[in-house]
Amino acid sequence: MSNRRLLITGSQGFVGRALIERIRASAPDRFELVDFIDPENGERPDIRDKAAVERALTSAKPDAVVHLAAIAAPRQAQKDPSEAWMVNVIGTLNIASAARTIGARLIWSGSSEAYGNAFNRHPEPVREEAALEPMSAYGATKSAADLMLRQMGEDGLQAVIFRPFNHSGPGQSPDYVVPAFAEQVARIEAGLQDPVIKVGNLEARRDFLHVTDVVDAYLAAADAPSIQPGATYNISTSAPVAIADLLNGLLTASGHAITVEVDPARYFPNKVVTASGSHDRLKADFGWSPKIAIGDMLAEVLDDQRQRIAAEPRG
Ligand SMILES: C[C@H]1O[C@H](OP(=O)(O)OP(=O)(O)OC[C@H]2O[C@@H](n3cnc4c(=O)[nH]c(N)nc43)[C@H](O)[C@@H]2O)[C@@H](O)[C@@H](O)C1=O
Repeated sequence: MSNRRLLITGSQGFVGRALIERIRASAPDRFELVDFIDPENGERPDIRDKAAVERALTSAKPDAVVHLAAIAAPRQAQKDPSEAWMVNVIGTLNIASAARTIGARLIWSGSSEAYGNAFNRHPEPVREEAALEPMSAYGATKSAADLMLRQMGEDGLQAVIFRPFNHSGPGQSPDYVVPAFAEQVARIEAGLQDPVIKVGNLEARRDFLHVTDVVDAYLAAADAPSIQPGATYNISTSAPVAIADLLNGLLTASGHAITVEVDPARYFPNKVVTASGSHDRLKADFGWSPKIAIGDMLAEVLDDQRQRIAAEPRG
């Protein structure tokens, strides 16, 4: 399908910016980006405000909405669960209801965190049929919104539900693990930090993707001639890596002699040791498979942090 009107919520966030960049670089003729703006005041709506969301979507008239706006950091959701439930569930309900009213397709970014304890029951990469058994506040909000959208798919909403696994890339905040490590490596290389890197729990094994592969899945669903309402897809590599391996990859890419130190402030016990997903369904329905190797992702994030640090004003 060509020239679909696409509205993105969370367009200023890490994934939103990567999505816009990807459209400009690879699919400028396939999509026309439309603004998410409340015509009453010219501002971007708070997605918790149902009336403002309705006004924005009704005036923008998108063919598809990619809904990325969320409380995305699990630790933030744990600190303020009420805000996380309001944004991730009620905010998603507001977007989904307005999308249904105007007949727009909804592409939603849920999370692999929704599986929770299901990972501990499945040694193999988890499939979409697995029960959602969230163990974090964040995972619970994503699990609840996932159920909600599948029900709304039975009720006329053209929804595609994604469960992306961990992803990183240039532009991600050092609140997340890959840029958290890469930023320190870049600071050490620049002589701004002693050659000691502070880390948290290195034992967890996670299915890591480059953000470009993730946004390609969203674009495939936005562009498809038709979708099955409520269809659910993992976005994953099926090849989990230990957080320790991500760290080693960055240290090898740097070549500097760096000592590793566990920082109790960064250390959180993991209820899920290995989280990995099957992407067979996404491959079968949209021809998607991950394209970017993890080593390339690490190198890009490290370069991004080096550039940021080189651009910092020095006093
Ligand atoms: C799927 C899920 O993915 C993301 O959530 P996350 O997994 O919490 O984020 P992350 O990639 O920062 O952590 C991965 C692992 O790395 C461990 N870890 C060790 N040392 C440090 C460390 O120094 N910093 C951080 N941040 N983590 C560390 C940490 O304990 C965790 O086990 C979001 O996109 C979320 O929106 C989402 O949906």
